[in-house]
Amino acid sequence: MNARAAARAIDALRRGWPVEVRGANGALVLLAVEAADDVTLAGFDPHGQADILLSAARAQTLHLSNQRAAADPEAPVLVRREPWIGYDLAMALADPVRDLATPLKGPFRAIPLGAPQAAAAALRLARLAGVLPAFFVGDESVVPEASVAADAVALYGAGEALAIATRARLPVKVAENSEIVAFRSADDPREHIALVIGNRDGTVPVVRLHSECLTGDVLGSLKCDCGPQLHRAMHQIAEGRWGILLYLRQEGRGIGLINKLRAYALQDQGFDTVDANVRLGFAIDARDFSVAAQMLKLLHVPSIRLLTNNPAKVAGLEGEGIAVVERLPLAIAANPHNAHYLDTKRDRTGHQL
Ligand SMILES: Nc1nc2c(ncn2[C@@H]2O[C@H](COP(=O)(O)OP(=O)(O)OP(=O)(O)O)[C@@H](O)[C@H]2O)c(=O)[nH]1
Ligand SMILES: [Zn+2]
Repeated sequence: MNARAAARAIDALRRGWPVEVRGANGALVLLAVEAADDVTLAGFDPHGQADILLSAARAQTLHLSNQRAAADPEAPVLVRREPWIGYDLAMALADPVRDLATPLKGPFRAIPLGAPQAAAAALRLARLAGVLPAFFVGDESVVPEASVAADAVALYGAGEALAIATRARLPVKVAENSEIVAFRSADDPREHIALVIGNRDGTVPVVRLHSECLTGDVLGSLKCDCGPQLHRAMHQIAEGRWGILLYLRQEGRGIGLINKLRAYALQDQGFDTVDANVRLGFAIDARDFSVAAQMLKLLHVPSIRLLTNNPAKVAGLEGEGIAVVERLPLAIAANPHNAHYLDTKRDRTGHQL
């Protein structure tokens, strides 16, 4: 039930329909800035008074957030709707890719927020929907298309109701004796998969936890190391006795494909991968690895040897009861396009080699 409400809210939000988010200290009716236009905004907010909800990270770039808010990049900040803020300017507030082309002139003012829990859940909902974390906040007369409790948003996508949907033999280049296992959850449309490589025996398997990267995995992008890491990991698993590739549909470290491509546009402007996420208003890494732990449990794999340079993956799995008996590094030689990205991962997000 909860999951259904969250799914409806995500769908409504992407379509530019008003969504109500209910929290312990009040509810908010919201319209995603990105999915709106002049016409839908006029219907939602006929008097031009809807304030704008942003995340602290974005507000900080706009010099709007205070110290406390800045500690949590996804904390909510409410910006007062001035009479001169029309749809286009609101969109410019939401989308940092436009910052250099059209530097924003204020003054914008942050104002107290009535329903902080609902507002924080709304920002999370935006990330799940893959839209920019920015909303118009409507008044009570607006009838929402969907309504969701903040608690339901918090649980969404954590793998609570995950189950194995089907499995089949899948011979692949690196190992003819592989099996693909597909997972499905009532609370999340993303279909994660596991590729079990080799013949399962009593030994601790080598596991790679890979987050989807359409540009790297499929298109051969040179901007990141995802494609080579994926292939190297599959080879390494195939060389051992047996192992598992968990392919998680967490594109762009959990911010979705379109927001990742916005981060790339910001990188074209000179920001690194960390600052790009923050300018968009997201956490540096929005992934939740509990779904991977769920998958391993469904495969009856309690302990693993994990191929990763990312200590957060080890901690995420161990926190969910999977024993990581060994971390195996997965280093890829840099190219001129991803050298800076790899340095940033080492220097700013704690990746080890
Ligand atoms: N937001 C964002 N995501 C990116 C960027 N570059 C790559 N990604 C995403 O980062 C994820 C790659 O993560 P992984 O390779 O699984 O993990 P990792 O955190 O680098 O850790 P390793 O296990 O050491 O590789 C994929 O979801 C990519 O789409 C970027 O510049 N911005
Ligand atoms: Zn990538």
